[in-house]
Formats: sequence, structure tokens, C-alpha cells
Amino acid sequence: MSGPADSDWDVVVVGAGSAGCALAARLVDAGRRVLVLEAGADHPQPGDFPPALRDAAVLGAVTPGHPANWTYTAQLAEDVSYPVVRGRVLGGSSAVNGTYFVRGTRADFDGWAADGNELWSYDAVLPAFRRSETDADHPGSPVHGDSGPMPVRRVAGGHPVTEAFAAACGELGFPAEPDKNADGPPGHGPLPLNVADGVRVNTAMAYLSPRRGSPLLTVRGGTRVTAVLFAGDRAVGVQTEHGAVHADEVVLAAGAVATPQLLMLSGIGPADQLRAAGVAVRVHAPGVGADFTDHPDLYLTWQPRERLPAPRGLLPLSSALHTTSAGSPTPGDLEVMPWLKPFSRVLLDRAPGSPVAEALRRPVTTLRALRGASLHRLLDQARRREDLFLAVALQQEDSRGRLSLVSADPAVQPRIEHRYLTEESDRRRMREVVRLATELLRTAAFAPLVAARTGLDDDVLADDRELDRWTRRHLATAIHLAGTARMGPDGDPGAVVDQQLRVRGVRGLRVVDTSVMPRVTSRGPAATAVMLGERAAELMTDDPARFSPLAG
Ligand SMILES: Cc1cc2nc3c(=O)[nH]c(=O)nc-3n(C[C@H](O)[C@H](O)[C@H](O)COP(=O)(O)OP(=O)(O)OC[C@H]3O[C@@H](n4cnc5c(N)ncnc54)[C@H](O)[C@@H]3O)c2cc1C
Repeated sequence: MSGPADSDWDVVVVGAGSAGCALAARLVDAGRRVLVLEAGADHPQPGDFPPALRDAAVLGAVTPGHPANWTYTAQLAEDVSYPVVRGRVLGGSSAVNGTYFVRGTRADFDGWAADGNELWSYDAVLPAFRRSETDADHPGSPVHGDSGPMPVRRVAGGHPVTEAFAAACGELGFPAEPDKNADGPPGHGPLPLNVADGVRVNTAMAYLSPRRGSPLLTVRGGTRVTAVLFAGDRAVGVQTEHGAVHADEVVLAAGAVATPQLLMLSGIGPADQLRAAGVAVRVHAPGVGADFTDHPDLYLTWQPRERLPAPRGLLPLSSALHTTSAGSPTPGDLEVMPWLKPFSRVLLDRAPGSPVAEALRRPVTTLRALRGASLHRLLDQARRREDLFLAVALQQEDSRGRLSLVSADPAVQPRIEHRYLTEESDRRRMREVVRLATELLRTAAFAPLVAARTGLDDDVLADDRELDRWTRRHLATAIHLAGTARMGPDGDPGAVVDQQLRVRGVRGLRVVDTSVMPRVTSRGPAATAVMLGERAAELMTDDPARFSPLAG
């Protein structure tokens, strides 16, 4: 807790997550005095992170109620309540996630630009992507970086499931996509991962740790922000649990749930909703929380003929198929991804610090956090915990979700309604991708590994209505929520920020996290969240020359 007096900050960044760390680091590089406030624990150096967060072979901090996450209850559909976790620690969700590090596609970014955000076209954001990474597999490539903070590499074959999956995709005629970050046509191929020597390299390790000695950077963990402070229409700082902090500019980077909540707690949101919650209205902004997007997904389980190798350190993900649904204008709107080890090994590792060990240490917290989950689901997962699975997902939904403020108390979570599969076009595509995954399991390539598909009978698979019902019972979320404070041009009533990411209707306040995405990217958003931080720093300092494309 050292640094200049509170009024001396040029910028206060709220949230040290995927976007916030990248932004803060680049602002420091540009000579700004930056204060980062993070609700979760601070871990200054990579070695300070607990093993459960470092070990990329397990999802060690995703058990509901784990101290390194926020556990929210979301309604995925009308009758589907589901616990949704997000990172609550330095590094944010990048410290707890699956390490799949795939960029959004050219169509995604050019779509944002076509909506009036031309600063975010594919060509405009490519330098920020390059600057963010060191891609060990593609040195010297014009689309990759070779000296940026985030390490990226792909795992070659070597596991029977990876090899069977590639052969099965080939057997069904899908093209290979050897580099999923190279703007090629969608296909099957290895996943870029932000893992180095088995360590999940989060954005705090990559961006903040090397700058900890800088007098321009101060990081305060364990500091929850509860509102933005204003003088007239200018943001002048933030209120924290421990007191007020003042700065010339405020950036909310608290993620797609907490950022819209903070905006609304500060009086910026749909007027009726704010009044009903007892919050004075500063700016009527109907777009806050409205029309968000995410990736609905589910797991198709299968039983292997024999126990497949799962050596210690085996990463759970290695490859994915992206393909385009019948008649879709969005290339690669469907995803199928094999997991190489069962849930029992990904989540229920009994090593010290693992989710199960943690849950056993804190049974009451875990149970309380799980209260949003259906008993049917928990039992189903327990029954199939030794099965392997293909994760299938819809990567560009037509349905839209809604996040709303229900209380002026910052400790009360907003209501999160995904409204997944409300559009028939989404139900149709979900059927298509589930059926595609079953086809993959039936190929000659997979046959030697598969004893049986479990949990989905042929007669259900063949009947659209039955399959819709089954899908609803197994519906999950990839936790890729985006667009709760989206960017857009003048005249777009749903746009909360302009394309410089400045909050409309006030001065001195920006949003830099996945909240600003007009639509969720057609790939997982982690790599794009980091790019958002990089690109926002360019826009805030208005000096792109300062950021050489490959500066580390
Ligand atoms: C379990 C899990 C697995 C995932 N797997 C993948 C994957 O493999 N690939 C992929 O592409 N995407 C994945 N995602 C999604 C991806 O990680 C996120 O979309 C992305 O990291 C979000 O970045 P962000 O900067 O918007 O927010 P975050 O990274 O969530 O950062 C927000 C930060 O703000 C802090 N904060 C919140 N409220 C406050 C407050 N009031 N005061 C102070 N600080 C606050 C939080 O603690 C957090 O550190 C996953 C997400 C989760 C949760």
C-alpha cells in the first residue's frame, strides 16, 4: 500500500482482471500514475499465486464459494438456475479460466466496425493482439507477436483423444485449421493456450509483476469498490470499502457483471430500474445490462473402453472444431471441443489446494454457493464424473440476456438472466451441434476409444422436441458474458460507451472490459479481453507511436 497521495493518481483502474492488468501496465509504460484497485487477493509475483491457480492442468478455483472467485446465481433459461463463477483475485478470470486463448475473428471485429465502431475493425485491433503475446509456435509471423507479455503455444498431438478427434473431423470432411489465431477459415486444429511450463499465466503475472518496481504503479488487493464518485458530471474517483480514492480519470474494468452493477450503483442505468432499487438517477442509460450475449454450451458425455492416459500435468484442452451452421452468416458459429480427462480429474483433484480439498475445508460456504444449482444436475455430474466429454457450444447466439440491479446494496448481486435459446434459430443450431458431436463419436477414428455415448439416447437425438427438452436439462454456460455496457455510435440508444470507451453522459469515466463488446466474440473472449486493455491504452494516451507493435 505504498504510492503517492490519493489525489495524485492520473488513472484509477477498478479490477485487475484480463483487461484491467493489460491497460494498467500500458498506461504505466506511457508515463501515467496508475492505481489498480482489486477486490480479490494480491499476489505480486507469479510464484506467490497458490498452486490451485497456477496449475493449468486443473480448474483449481472454480468450485462455487472458493475464495478466489465470485459465485453468482444466474438464470440460464426460465427454469434453469446455475452457479456462475468469475475470478476474484489479481488476474481476474484469467487466473481461474480454461487457458483457451483464441482471438475473436475478423468477422467479429469487422461486425463491430460496421455497427459504427470503426476503431475496432480487425485491421485496427490486430497490432494490439500482436503486442499482447509471444506466440512460441509462430515466430516472425506477420499476424503474431514475438515479444509480448502473454505466452501462447499449442499442444501437438500425443493424447489418444486429441488424435482421434483430429482424425474424426477429417473423416467427416472438416478442414484443418492449424493456427486458430491466423484469420483463416474455421476448421479443426490445436488450441492456442496461455500456458508456460504447466503454469496458467494470468494477466497479473504477465503484465503487472514485471512493473511492480515502478513508482508509477500501485496495486491494492482486498479493496472492493462500491461506487464512482462525481463532482458535477465529472468522475473524480471511487468509493471503496476502506474510503474514497481520487484520480483524474476512472476506468471500470471489473468485468461484465460487476462493471454494469457499479455503473448502476453510481446512478448510470435504466432510470426505472435504478429508482425501484433506491438509487438516484444520474444518467438514464437504458443499455446498461441490456441485451448481453454469452456462449450457451453443454457436455456430451462418453464412456471410454478403457481408462485413457491422464498423467499428472495433462492439460484438459488441446483442440477444437469450429464450423458454420446451415445457413449462418457467421463463419464458425458452432464449436466442439474434446476434454482429455474426466470432470473428476479436472475439478475433483484431491491434491492440497484443489477444489475438492478446498470444498471439504469449507463445506458450508460451498453448499451455500451451490444453492443455485439443481440437484438433478449435481447428481448427474456425480454419476458421470469418470466419463469423458465433448463440450459443444453456440458461439454467436441470436437470443439476448439481461442483467438488472435489484438492490442499492453493493453486496447483493444483480439479477442475471441469460434467456438462452429463446430464439428458434438458437435451438436449431444447438440441435445441429449436438448431433454433430454424436457423429464425431460414431466415426471410425473414435470407435476404438468409445464404449458408449452416455446420457443421450438415440430416440431423443432423433426427435427435435425431445432433443430441445434434453438440451434444456443439460444446458450450461461457457461464462463468456459480454456486452453489458456496450459501445456504439451517437444515436444508438443502447450504447453505454462510445468507441473510445467513454461512458456517455458523464466525463472522466471509461469502461474497459468485456462489458463493452457489442456482441460476444465467436471464440472464447479471454484473448480479446487482453486486447481490449491494450487497445484502450492506445486510445487513452492518443499516442500509438509509443506502443511499438511488438514492445514487450
Ligand atoms: C471459470 C472460467 C473459465 C473460463 N475459460 C475461458 C477460456 O478458457 N477461454 C476464454 O477465452 N475465456 C474463458 N473464460 C472467460 C474469460 O476468462 C473472461 O471473459 C475474461 O477473462 C473477462 O475479462 P475481464 O477483464 O472482462 O474481467 P475479469 O477478468 O473477470 O476481471 C474483473 C476483475 O475485477 C475485479 N472486481 C470485480 N468487482 C470489483 C469491485 N467492485 N471492486 C474491485 N474489483 C472488482 C474482479 O475480482 C476481477 O479481478 C472463462 C471464465 C471463467 C470464469
